[in-house]
Amino acid sequence: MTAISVSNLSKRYGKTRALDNVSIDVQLGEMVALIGASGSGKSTLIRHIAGLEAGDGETGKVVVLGQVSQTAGRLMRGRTAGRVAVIFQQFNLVGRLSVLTNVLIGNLGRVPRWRGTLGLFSRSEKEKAETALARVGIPQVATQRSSTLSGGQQQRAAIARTLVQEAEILIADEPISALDPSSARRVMDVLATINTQDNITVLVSLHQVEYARRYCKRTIAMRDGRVVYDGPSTSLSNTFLAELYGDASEELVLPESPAELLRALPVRPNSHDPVHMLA
Ligand SMILES: Nc1ncnc2c1ncn2[C@@H]1O[C@H](COP(=O)(O)OP(=O)(O)OP(=O)(O)O)[C@@H](O)[C@H]1O
Repeated sequence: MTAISVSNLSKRYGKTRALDNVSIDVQLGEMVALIGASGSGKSTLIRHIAGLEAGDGETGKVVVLGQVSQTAGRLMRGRTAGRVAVIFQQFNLVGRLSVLTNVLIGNLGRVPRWRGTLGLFSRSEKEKAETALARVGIPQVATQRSSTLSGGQQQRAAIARTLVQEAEILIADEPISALDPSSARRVMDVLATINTQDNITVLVSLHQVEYARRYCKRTIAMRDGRVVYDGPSTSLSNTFLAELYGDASEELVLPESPAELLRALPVRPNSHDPVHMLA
């Protein structure tokens, strides 16, 4: 089954064409990078796939896990509730609550609402959340307030919540753009591991193409609301990017020296490496 299917989707904000007849398909089990310079439409596409916004016109359609989530500018909410998780660059966690409670919130679709709202989770639910935190490499922060976590830890806690939620698709909108290279690598390692070990389909938007090349077999590149490349990440040479983006390509290529780059991007763990070894 196709995990995500977007066809002929367009969206304007005033005079800005944020999405211009976008069509993409992501298959179950894939880990796909969405790259593009600032303003190219990545976040807008993600919001549409996540069912947070409806496109314009009569032609656009989004199908997620076989369910139509929008068609012809009309949203059909709730059809894939719980099966798709979205994490953003920021604002994924409730800062005043403990990390464990934030992860347990992933269970809310499953436990009675009154129990969830009162924070009454069972021992086994708590154990599941603790296991998820261990899998993303941050078991030690379970009792901390979420507001005290580093940016990378916050992203990993949000991924742990996705595991508890048992989501089948994870869409991550620039999860590493505010992080230093080593934290960015840890977050990307965790995404790669949940993709290979848990078979969670991952669509991740990234500013920098190195991470796409390193972690995702396939990259979709956007420019001015259009898909300008969809294919193997290995074909995205810097020369090709320069042709595709002109001056804006500088934004997509890491500025570090080759030595720093090598340090930032060590060999990706194979699918048998337990994630908790990555902390
Ligand atoms: N709610 C909105 N109202 C008006 N314009 C918007 C809105 N959302 C997005 N846009 C515009 O649509 C275009 C695409 O924006 P989008 O945020 O999708 O780009 P992006 O590729 O995610 O950029 P970045 O990498 O900077 O996050 C931009 O020109 C942006 O200013």
